[in-house]
Amino acid sequence: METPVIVAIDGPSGTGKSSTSKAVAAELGLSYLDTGAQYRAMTWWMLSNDVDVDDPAQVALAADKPVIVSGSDPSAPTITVDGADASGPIRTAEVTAAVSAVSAVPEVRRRMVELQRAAAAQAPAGIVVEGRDIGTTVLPDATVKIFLTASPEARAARRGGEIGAKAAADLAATREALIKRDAADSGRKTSPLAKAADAVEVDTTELTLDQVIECVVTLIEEKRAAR
Ligand SMILES: Nc1ncnc2c1ncn2[C@@H]1O[C@H](COP(=O)(O)OP(=O)(O)O)[C@@H](O)[C@H]1O
Ligand SMILES: Nc1ccn([C@@H]2O[C@H](COP(=O)(O)OP(=O)(O)O)[C@@H](O)[C@H]2O)c(=O)n1
Repeated sequence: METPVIVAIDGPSGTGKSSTSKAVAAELGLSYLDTGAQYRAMTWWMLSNDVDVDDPAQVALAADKPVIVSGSDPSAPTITVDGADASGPIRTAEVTAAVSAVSAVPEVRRRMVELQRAAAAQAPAGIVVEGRDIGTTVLPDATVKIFLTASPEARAARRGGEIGAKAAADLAATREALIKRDAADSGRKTSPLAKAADAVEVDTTELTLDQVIECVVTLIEEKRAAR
């Protein structure tokens, strides 16, 4: 059997990581892992259990408690916390506003990285893992590393489209929230959002989703053919 292919897809919010990763994994028959969903699940648990998310010591003490399980099928990704479906609640504005603070806590990251490496090791044909520190920290030996970017305007328009923010003021607020979260994710001490030295950067601002998917599939096939 062929050696499993490990694909790391990192980048800021709204660059197309989730849509691209799911489509690429489905097309190539690989497993899929959304690590952002895991940090969101941890954050949702903290908020639901009255942990003060702005107190890193409290967050660190609770980091081992929730049981987070991610399904790896790209056509039907799932996530549960303590056995309950968390796919809806992890997408609320409350969780989005708190997730950067929770994910900056080293104990939280240690726990998540363990889960993520175990998922990659168990994927029979290989896996597409998306996040912020996959190429730099979680899977530094990944077969292919992609770093997606896009202008803040394009990212706000994409995210705004999802939440129905058509008015200029809503779009501006979405853009500000994105920029604030990126700054927190890039500025934290423990494995910040960063492009790995050997990652291929793809600016998606002017590309359709299909073009991005094709570009990533081509990069993976080139690597596979070369080994
Ligand atoms: N290249 C693209 N052009 C236009 N819209 C896109 C593109 N890539 C993704 N989108 C849309 O942008 C939104 C955010 O994409 P998503 O994959 O969730 O980004 P991320 O995971 O990086 O936050 C989704 O609604 C998605 O359909
Ligand atoms: N590998 C990762 C993935 C996400 N995260 C954190 O989790 C948050 C949510 O990630 P996400 O991928 O769901 O965010 P969106 O870009 O989809 O909104 C990010 O803003 C980071 O704070 C992280 O720290 N490391």
